[in-house]
This record gives sequence, structure tokens and C-alpha cells, in this order.
Amino acid sequence: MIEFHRVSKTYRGVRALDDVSFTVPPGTLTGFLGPNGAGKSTALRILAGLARPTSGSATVLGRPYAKLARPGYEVGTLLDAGALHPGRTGREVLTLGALLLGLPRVRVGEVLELVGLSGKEAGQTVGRYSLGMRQRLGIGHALLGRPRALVLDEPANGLDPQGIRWMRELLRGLADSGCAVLLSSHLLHEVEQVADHIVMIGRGRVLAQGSLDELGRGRSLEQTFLDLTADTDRSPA
Ligand SMILES: Nc1ncnc2c1ncn2[C@@H]1O[C@H](COP(=O)(O)OP(=O)(O)OP(=O)(O)O)[C@@H](O)[C@H]1O
Repeated sequence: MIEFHRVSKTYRGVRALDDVSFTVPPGTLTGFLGPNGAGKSTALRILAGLARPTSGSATVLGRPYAKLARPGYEVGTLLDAGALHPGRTGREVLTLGALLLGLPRVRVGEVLELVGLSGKEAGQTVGRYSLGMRQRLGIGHALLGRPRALVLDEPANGLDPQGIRWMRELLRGLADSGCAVLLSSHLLHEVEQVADHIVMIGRGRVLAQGSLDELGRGRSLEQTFLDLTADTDRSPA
């Protein structure tokens, strides 16, 4: 279970998040949508312990990230695939992650297979990877410990159509096997195909949340998004 409870965040007078509350129960996939600057990354960074809320709490399995006993087994995060060290090979990135979690090395091979990186690709440095390959590696890194919650910021960036379909099936399968998945994306059509629940934010506030049916009432997700965000410009109040 992922839970945001009345989370607000102010950066030097800029209100990036304003009283945001929603939950992602186990076994479900929530699409987190909003225009540029709406506050999505800020919310996910708070959840992953990379920023502190000004007020409210964001928890995974009932605890803030910093208080998780075994974070790598409890929540997997991919917030910025560009942050992987360019000088390490894909295999090294995963091996370091596995060592940190006390996992056997065999898990590295399993994860490489899961994310579709070949042995040859795993031996290349990340600096030579395409954005799509970095996303696959980043998702693999997040999945090393078979976490019970997964938080992904724009994971489809850079993936080709096959890659997007692969990711959709992977995330749906993880949710169906009990994982709580929270996914931010600008690809409304993709989210529409994979999510069971949607949270839309604009200018730091939750504009709407619910199932696709509840939100759309016969309209496409894109139309609902455009209608709801029409009067929210890029910057928060
Ligand atoms: N470290 C920071 N310092 C100051 N302001 C920040 C910081 N991080 C984010 N902001 C501001 O908070 C607001 C929300 O930004 P955030 O990156 O969370 O939005 P987003 O929905 O992820 O946008 P995008 O879709 O463009 O990635 C923006 O106005 C942004 O400028």
C-alpha cells in the first residue's frame, strides 16, 4: 500500500503540492497524471525519501521511506533513468544493487532477462545505452528485491512501441501479482490501457481521482485530462 496523506510541499514560496491525498492499494496500478509542473515528480520524490514534505505524510506499507526496515524489498523506485552512472556496465549496476540487498548474483541474470537486456548489452557501459535501454535497466534495478510497491516516474520515456507494450505487460503482471504500482506518465493512451485507477493533479492539487469509468463517464482519458487541466497553467499558485 502506498499512501499520501494531506501532503503539501513549498519550495521558497512556491507551493508545489497542496494537500494531496490518495492511496494505491496492493494489486492495483495507479496512473499519476498532470501537466508539466503540476507536482508529480515532487510527490514521487517525497515518497522515495528524496524530499521532505512541508506537511502531511507519504508512506509505503505504513511507513515513510526513511523508516522502512528493508527498503529495497519494500519499494522499488525509478525516478530518473539518466541518473545511472555512465561509466558502469548494466551488469555492474545490477550487481551492486544485488550486493546491497544481500541477493545472490543469480538474481542479476534473472532481472536482465526480465527487462530484455541481452548479455552483450549488459556488458556495455550505461553511457553507451539508448534512453530506452536505460529505462529497462532502471526498471530492473527497481525490481531486484521483488518489492511490494513500485514507483515509476515516466518509465515509458524513450521506449519504442515494442518496449512500451513490454512495459505495459510487465507492470500489469506485477500489479496482478499483488504489487502496488504508482506510475507517472504523459502518455495518456498508455495509461488508459494499463491503469485501474487514475489520480490527476494540476498546480499541486488533486483535480480528480477514481477508476477510468468514474473519471471518464464515456469520455476518453485525454478529453477528461484536457477538460480538467484547462485552467491550470504550468506553474503552481
Ligand atoms: N527543487 C526545487 N526547487 C524549487 N522549485 C521546485 C523544485 N522542484 C520542483 N519545483 C517546482 O515545483 C513545481 C512542481 O514541479 P514538479 O517537477 O514536481 O512537476 P511535474 O508534474 O513532475 O512536472 P513535469 O511533468 O514537467 O516533470 C514546479 O513549479 C517546479 O518548478
